Amino acid sequence: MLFDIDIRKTLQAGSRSFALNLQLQSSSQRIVIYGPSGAGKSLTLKAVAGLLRPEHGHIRLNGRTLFDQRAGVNLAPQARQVGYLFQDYALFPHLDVRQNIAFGLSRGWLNPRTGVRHDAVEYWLRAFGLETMAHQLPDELSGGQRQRVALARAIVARPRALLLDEPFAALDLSLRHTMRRELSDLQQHLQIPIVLITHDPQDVEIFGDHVFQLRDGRLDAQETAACHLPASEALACGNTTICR
Ligand SMILES: Nc1ncnc2c1ncn2[C@@H]1O[C@H](COP(=O)(O)OP(=O)(O)OP(=O)(O)O)[C@@H](O)[C@H]1O
Repeated sequence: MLFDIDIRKTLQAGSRSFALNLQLQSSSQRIVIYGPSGAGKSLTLKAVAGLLRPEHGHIRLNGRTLFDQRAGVNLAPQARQVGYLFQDYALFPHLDVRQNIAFGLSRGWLNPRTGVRHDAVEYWLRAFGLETMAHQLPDELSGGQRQRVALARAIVARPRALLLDEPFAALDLSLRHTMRRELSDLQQHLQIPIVLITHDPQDVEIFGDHVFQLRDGRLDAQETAACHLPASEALACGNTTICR
């Protein structure tokens, strides 16, 4: 099993509380978590990345335990070897492109120095056509360039999986189309498992080999079958549908 997630977590903000209660198992390399705003999609990714500690349950990635409440396992985010592309990219505004990408290789929180050289960083600068702007700051880049920098930072350390939080939401329509294709090609080339969260049905169509519909912190048994193939070509499997 590539992804084996069974977590419970309750969050409180003033008088409001939100309960995440999620069981997600999949052997697919392209998973989409789809659902309305506030459904718990980002919280799910944060739990996998180690940025949110569940109260109960476990998270396993390709047989490796990242979190297990009963066994007392809770790997630190950097030890999880999971790349995370944040919704707003979360680039460091005071670091240039090369330093931002190099940050993905850092073990601690020290900023990579200006002009830092590392083969993997240079490789991704070239691969994403960012060489000529390696010394520029994020606010001197276009939306698509910013997204490439964030993606390069997320994959430079060769993670075991890539988590993408609405990766195309900040892009205009034509750029969205181009970046979707680039990400799809990249995933196929690297054969890296991805979990992508989105509101956009087109993302579901392109990346949703296995689609999970989330609502109010739970998988929605009624609507998880977001597969766009005819029923005859889709395999119903519990409360999910696998597109073939
Ligand atoms: N730190 C927190 N403390 C309390 N409640 C939180 C916290 N973070 C998120 N929540 C609540 O948890 C719920 C789910 O949040 P989450 O960010 O996972 O939603 P989402 O499905 O990713 O939404 P969107 O599509 O709008 O990004 C929301 O109701 C949110 O207000």
